Amino acid sequence: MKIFDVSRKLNNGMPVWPGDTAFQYEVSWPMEESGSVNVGRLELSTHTGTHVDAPFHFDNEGKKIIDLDLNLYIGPAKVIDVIGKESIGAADLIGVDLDGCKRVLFRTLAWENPNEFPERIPHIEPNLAPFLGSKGIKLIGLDVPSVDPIDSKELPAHQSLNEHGIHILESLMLDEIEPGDYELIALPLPLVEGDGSPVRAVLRK
Ligand SMILES: Nc1ccccc1C(=O)C[C@H](N)C(=O)O
Ligand SMILES: [Zn+2]
Ligand SMILES: [Zn+2]
Repeated sequence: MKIFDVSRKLNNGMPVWPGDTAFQYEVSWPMEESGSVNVGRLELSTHTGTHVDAPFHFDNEGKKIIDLDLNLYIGPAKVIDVIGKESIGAADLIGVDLDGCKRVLFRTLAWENPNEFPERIPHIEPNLAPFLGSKGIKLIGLDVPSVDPIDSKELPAHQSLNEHGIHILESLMLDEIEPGDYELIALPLPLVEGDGSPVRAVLRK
């Protein structure tokens, strides 16, 4: 079966949220020292690369990663083109058949240079979460690092998606993906205290 990797690569020097922990991998216990194996050590933010947000990220009372239903992150997903838009709202979904669809992935292509953190990204309009919620959508994914503007402090889109029962998958890599219907698999790590978790996100045709 054809499988598309829609995850951003994790490597030293990769772009991270401004001011957040830099990603670092090192072989901390090399074969010469351990006598048998190379063992690595990771330092990273929970919002590194392609990742999911737990509601606890923006709500002290919200669910943590371990509490999230894994069914959210496995199953049919629709990739929708919203290229060149300033923002994404209900109007962008006119004519899109969302019947029976629980997961939508927006392909903005707004993150132009994958080696640098984007300065401007399209954001989610206030009417999107109520609209998607009324259609039964449970997961929204995007190819940019946030559903709110980068400098937002109130995070209104995070809050309103959460209020409508919609979970968030950020920083996908959808450059090579044709719009249409796929199966998504993007499981978070079993982080008991997690506010977010990197995922290996794939699409299958
Ligand atoms: N890592 C951060 C550090 C400071 C302020 C925001 C973030 C974020 O991660 C926000 C983004 N909307 C996110 O959920 O990934
Ligand atoms: Zn995040
Ligand atoms: Zn977020």
